[in-house]
Amino acid sequence: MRRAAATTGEARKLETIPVSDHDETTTIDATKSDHGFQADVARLLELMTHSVYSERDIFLRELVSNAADAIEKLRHDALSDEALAAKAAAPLVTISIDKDARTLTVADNGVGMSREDLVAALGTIASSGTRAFLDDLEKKGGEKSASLIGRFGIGFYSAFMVAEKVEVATRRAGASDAFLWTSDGKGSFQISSLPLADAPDPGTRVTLHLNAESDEFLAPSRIEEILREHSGAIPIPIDLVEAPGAEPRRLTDGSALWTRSKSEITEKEYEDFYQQLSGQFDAPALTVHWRAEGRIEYTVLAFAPGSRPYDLFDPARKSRTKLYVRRVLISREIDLLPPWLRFMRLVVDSADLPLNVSREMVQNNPLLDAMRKAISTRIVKELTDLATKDAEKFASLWKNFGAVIKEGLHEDPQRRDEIFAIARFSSLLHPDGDLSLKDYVASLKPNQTAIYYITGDDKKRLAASPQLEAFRAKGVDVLLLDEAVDSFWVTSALGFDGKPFKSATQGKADIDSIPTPEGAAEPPPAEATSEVALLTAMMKETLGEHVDDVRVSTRLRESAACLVAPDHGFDLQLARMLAESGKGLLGKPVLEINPGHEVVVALAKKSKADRASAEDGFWLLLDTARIADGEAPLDAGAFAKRVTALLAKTVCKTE
Ligand SMILES: Nc1ncnc2c1ncn2[C@@H]1O[C@H](COP(=O)(O)OP(=O)(O)OP(=O)(O)O)[C@@H](O)[C@H]1O
Repeated sequence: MRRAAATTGEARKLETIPVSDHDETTTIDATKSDHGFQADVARLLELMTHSVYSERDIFLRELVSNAADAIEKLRHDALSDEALAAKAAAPLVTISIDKDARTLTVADNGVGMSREDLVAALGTIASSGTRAFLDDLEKKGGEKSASLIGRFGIGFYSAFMVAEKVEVATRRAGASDAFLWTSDGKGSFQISSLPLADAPDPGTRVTLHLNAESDEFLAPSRIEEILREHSGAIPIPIDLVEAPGAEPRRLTDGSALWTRSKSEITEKEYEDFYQQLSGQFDAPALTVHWRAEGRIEYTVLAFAPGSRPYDLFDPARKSRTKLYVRRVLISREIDLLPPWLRFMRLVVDSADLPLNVSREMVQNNPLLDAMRKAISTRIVKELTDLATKDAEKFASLWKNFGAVIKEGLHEDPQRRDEIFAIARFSSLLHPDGDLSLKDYVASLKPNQTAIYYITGDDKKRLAASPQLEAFRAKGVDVLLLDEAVDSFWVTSALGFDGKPFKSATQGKADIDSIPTPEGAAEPPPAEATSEVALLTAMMKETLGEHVDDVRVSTRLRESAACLVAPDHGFDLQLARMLAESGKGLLGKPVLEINPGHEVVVALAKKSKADRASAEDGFWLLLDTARIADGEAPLDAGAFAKRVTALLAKTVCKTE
């Protein structure tokens, strides 16, 4: 792709050349070019300009954060380019107000942008955050836009919430040309060359021509208030120029928060920093700040967010740590933590990594590997401390991130015991989700040798499962595992505190030796009658294609039948999940019938006398057991006919 020649001022030859693959109609006049916004940007701008959002002041946070990013990029580039070192020596963001012109300007002496950068960065949406925001918005409908805007870093385009026109004057570090990007946010933007004398050297100056509703942003006190609230933790100094020609006033000195001593930092400062780092507006659930000394020295400032980040379940499962080497940002998204700690937001600053380390080398550096391990260990320790010292706070953290942390049970066997120590569960007897395994084991019933669980996707349905009737009657607790990850770790974890995990829906229930408390529902007869034994054989013959076996149950009390997994192989829920994702064949379940249930007793009698007429009952028992498990009947039409026939008999009988 050809670049437009550097130009300065008066009219020159018209040249028409494409500048961008995403917009084939885009053309450049060597002085000025007109570009249509990418469709996603147009969607976003439409939203911005029509937003009646009360927290419009986030636009300033976004612009200041872009300015700081640009400065950090220049600092990084200067490491390998001496010519840039002088330009990067005095980083500064300057905010200027011109009341008469009704403009607010955010200027930085960062890396700046070339013409191509401008087209790509300020005409399209590159950031996954912004795209996720739009997708979410589309899913949830426009009326929710206000609250959603608050949740996402919406970037540069948020300027159009307060401005009727935006100008970006910019010069890329090391370049000998400069450009002016202009737009009123209504579908297109223009780029023209800018005389070098009018451009930052290098850097970017974003000028907002404020709209009629945005007078408040012409008041220095308001700007100062917003900056203190949102940008106090930016590691770059920020000046405010209250009026044209006024002396700049320093608002923040840009000293990196993590380099200061813990005792000097207020909770509010930590919170501001966290918000800046995470792009979230909540308060962190956990803040950990430490300095590691010894073979490798580094400082870590780590936060567990107060709510779920939008990309928590992104398939890439990457953690995003900002890595500094002696305060120079080396990587903003280094994957430093295991996937199951990816929800943590971290800044790591090390004096021991080489400054000129490339981002790729960073991924394979042995020092960094040691740091990775030590940092994970410390974070797990802090999570454990929180779980012991502040159960309520930990409960909310677990609610947000427990499903992610539990991935570690399957993937990181070495940390399994540590994760078990903090894991919290819902169970039959603790539906609120605050049960620890330690407490489960402490309240085992006499003769109970296993930790029982049931997996599925709906906690309420799990709690009401017929398979748990005997457990309920005997007061034996069962973990209700309703997250996809649960089906996996229960198969790989050997147990906790010497007690194996055992599915309550697989194999024969082995809780017969656990005593039934007085007044509990009667257990079914220990020995099935010969009629019931014959029934199971007949049922197996009729239903054989769909069941592995039909047998007499000891786990049922009120229900007539239920499905369980055969003794060997996968539990039903995991088998279903594997089959759905094409990774396995769904095996046949075992149908258990309750020999004490009146329907089973009657059916046993009937089938002996007239098997053909009893067969509808066999199918109904199987289908109702499937329904109780959240599955559809085998043949919905046949099921409906059988139920209607049954209903007809009952209704006719009562009339
Ligand atoms: N002051 C600036 N200096 C240099 N480049 C900038 C500046 N402001 C914006 N940009 C460029 O424009 C791009 C888009 O900015 P925008 O704020 O919309 O998104 P982002 O910062 O990449 O992501 P997000 O704000 O969603 O975290 C940036 O990635 C950067 O390349």
